Parts: sequence; structure tokens; C-alpha cells
Amino acid sequence: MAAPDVLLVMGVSGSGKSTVGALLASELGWKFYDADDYHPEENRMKMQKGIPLNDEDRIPWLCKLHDILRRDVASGQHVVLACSALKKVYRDILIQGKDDAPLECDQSGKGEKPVEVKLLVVHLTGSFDIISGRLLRRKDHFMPPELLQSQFDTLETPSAPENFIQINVDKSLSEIIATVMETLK
Ligand SMILES: Nc1ncnc2c1ncn2[C@@H]1O[C@H](COP(=O)(O)OP(=O)(O)O)[C@@H](O)[C@H]1O
Ligand SMILES: O=C(O)[C@H](O)[C@@H](O)[C@H](O)[C@H](O)COP(=O)(O)O
Repeated sequence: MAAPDVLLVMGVSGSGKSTVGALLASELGWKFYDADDYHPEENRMKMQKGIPLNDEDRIPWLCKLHDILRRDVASGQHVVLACSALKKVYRDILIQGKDDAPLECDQSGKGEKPVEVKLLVVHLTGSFDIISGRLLRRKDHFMPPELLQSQFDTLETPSAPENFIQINVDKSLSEIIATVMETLK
């Protein structure tokens, strides 16, 4: 695959997506988006109440993110996106959108040539124990640690032909960043 336009830093809640994504964006000089900032209020409230999101909650959110990526890529902007993207179908939406009713992506770009986003997936993977420990120590965040099991249950680990690397979260942040930078060389 040609050099990616977008790095998708994915994984369960607490795997380090926001931390690693922001560091990578700063290292690369790419734009950074944290998908958490794009959840509608209903999704946040649902998670706050300890109820896991389902496809219906996530698909419009992923469509919105695809539209952002598509526009940035079309203008030559490289992007790092931190997003749970737990299922293969969610990652597919980030790459190519979704145009079948009733859950449509923003159609304002309709008529434009569809842009398939060239994505490298960086999957932050790790044990339940390490990640739940980090979530329990993390303060001032809307996501309750009790939802972690449902995140692991939903997770579909990337596999071929997806363009991905997997990095264990037991590595230090500097090792994780160095691994991604080496992959991009
Ligand atoms: N590789 C790492 N080593 C140690 N702590 C980490 C690492 N990655 C993330 N953390 C810490 O773990 C917690 C969860 O990270 P965060 O970036 O919020 O995860 P996510 O965005 O996936 O929910 C934060 O307190 C963060 O500082
Ligand atoms: O798809 C989902 O269920 C959510 O995106 C979820 O995976 C995400 O983890 C929350 O938005 C909390 O945010 P943190 O990942 O930062 O904990």
C-alpha cells in the first residue's frame, strides 16, 4: 500500500488511543482528531449511564468521522484519528463511508468522486488487567471502567487484508511512537 493519508489509532477504552494519537500527530505534524469529541450527547449520556453503544449509535458517528477524513484527505491534509473503531465494519466506514439507507453518511459531498481514505490502522492491544488498571486510575473522563468488558467483547482484531500494525500497550509511549514511525519509513 502507498503511504497512508490517515493513521487510525484504535483499541478499547483506555488502550491509549488519545495519548498515542496526540503524540503521533505532533511528531508527524499531522492534524489530530479524537473521535470522542464527535460523539453526540446521547451517546455520551448512554456511556455515562454504563450502557454500551450499539451499531445504531456508532454508525452515524463513524459516518461523520469519515466525512471529516474524506474532506481533509481531498485537500492534501494528513490526519491522525484516535477512534475505538472496534469492529471491521466500523473501520470500513471510516475508509469508504456508507451510503445505504437508513443510516447515511453526510451526503453533502454527493456528486463528488468518492474518496477512499488510505488508512494505516495502529491497533493498541493489551490485557484486560493492564487496561482496566489504567482506566481506574484515569480521572475526569466520562467513560465508566465497567464498560471495558463490553469493549473487549465487541472488539474485532484487525486481520489481513486490512492494513494494520498491532502494538502492545505494555510498551512505553516512546517505544510505541518509535514503532509507528519505523513502520511509516
Ligand atoms: N503506553 C502507555 N504506558 C503507560 N500509560 C499509558 C500508556 N498509554 C496510555 N497510558 C495512560 O492510560 C490512560 C488511558 O489512556 P488514553 O489515551 O486516555 O486511552 P483511550 O484514549 O484509548 O481511552 C491514560 O491515563 C494514559 O496516560
Ligand atoms: O465505540 C465506543 O464504544 C466508544 O467510542 C468507546 O470505545 C470509547 O472508548 C468511548 O468514547 C470512551 O472514550 P475512551 O476510549 O477515551 O475511553
